[in-house]
Amino acid sequence: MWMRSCFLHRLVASSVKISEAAGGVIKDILCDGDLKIIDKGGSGKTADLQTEADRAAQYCIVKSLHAVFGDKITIIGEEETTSFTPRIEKGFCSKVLSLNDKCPENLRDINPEDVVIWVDPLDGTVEIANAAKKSAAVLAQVTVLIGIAYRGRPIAGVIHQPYYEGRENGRTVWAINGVGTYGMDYVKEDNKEQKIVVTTRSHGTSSVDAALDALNKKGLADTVVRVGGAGYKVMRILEGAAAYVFASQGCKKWDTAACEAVIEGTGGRLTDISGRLLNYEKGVQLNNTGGVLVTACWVDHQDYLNSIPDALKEALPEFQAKN
Ligand SMILES: Nc1ncnc2c1ncn2[C@@H]1O[C@H](COP(=O)(O)O)[C@@H](OP(=O)(O)O)[C@H]1O
Ligand SMILES: [Mg+2]
Repeated sequence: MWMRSCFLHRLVASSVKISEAAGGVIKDILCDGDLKIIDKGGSGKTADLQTEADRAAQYCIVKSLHAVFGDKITIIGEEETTSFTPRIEKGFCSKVLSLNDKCPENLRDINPEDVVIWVDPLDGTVEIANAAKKSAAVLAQVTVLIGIAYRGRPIAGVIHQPYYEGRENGRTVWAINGVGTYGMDYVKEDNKEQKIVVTTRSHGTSSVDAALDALNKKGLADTVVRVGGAGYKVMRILEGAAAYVFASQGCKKWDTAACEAVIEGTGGRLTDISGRLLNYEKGVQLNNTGGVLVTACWVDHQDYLNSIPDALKEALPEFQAKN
């Protein structure tokens, strides 16, 4: 079936399987216990940690994509690789291939040279690196993110959550523009009781809090839940939260590419906190310097944009001057 499918459906079908293989690599290393943590040097006072699981999962993803699609494909990933023996995954998800006929006309014949694959092999690193006890609640925040951009915009994405309710293979949500978001039943309507907003647990700043306060006063953030990882926060939106608000810098393109495709596939939106679309071309600035705002399909994105104070928006420009 894979031979009859277009490049995009093959790429997503393969990325689903590869994300699950990377999730297996992460689990193997976490079981082993030695995370070999290093600090890559984060912005401000916060650390930017990397573990052996991040490196091994990155290696698995890059080597597997090269094995299936050749090494000319452009992959931009968060981590360096490792000496860890890579697990190569060459399978395809049959559900993705079975929906090949739904692929929109304009995405059927895309040139692989115009595609950039954004990889975050282990989103939520700080949460597992710092947790004294790796409880189910901590492990659930780990996701593997593979985002597919075409001519600078996300057209497909995969979020794999290796630890989910004790399921051996966790769960995997994937999306293709115009085809939809698959892998879980997402919440499509306001629960009418309260608006939950998810935000960072470990990269908080005064501007993050100021944005949340402003939203709270407008009735757009009744409850704030602080959890790790961009991928996990988007999963929480699919499960009923209204929005993910991060009015600060530090989140990168590999954190948002898959998230954007998945949320757009549900009818939700992802922009920076000023409403600007993010650019995912090769060679772009990696940092989402304008912050991140993600809203559920049942939420008015513009209401959230309007309620974030202008001073915060001005402090988070689209581009960062290079030193
Ligand atoms: N100040 C900062 N420095 C480094 N990374 C940051 C950051 N703020 C956000 N991020 C990155 O954005 C992602 C989501 O952040 P958070 O969980 O705090 O909401 C995390 O990805 P990783 O977990 O893959 O590193 C995190 O590292
Ligand atoms: Mg990340």
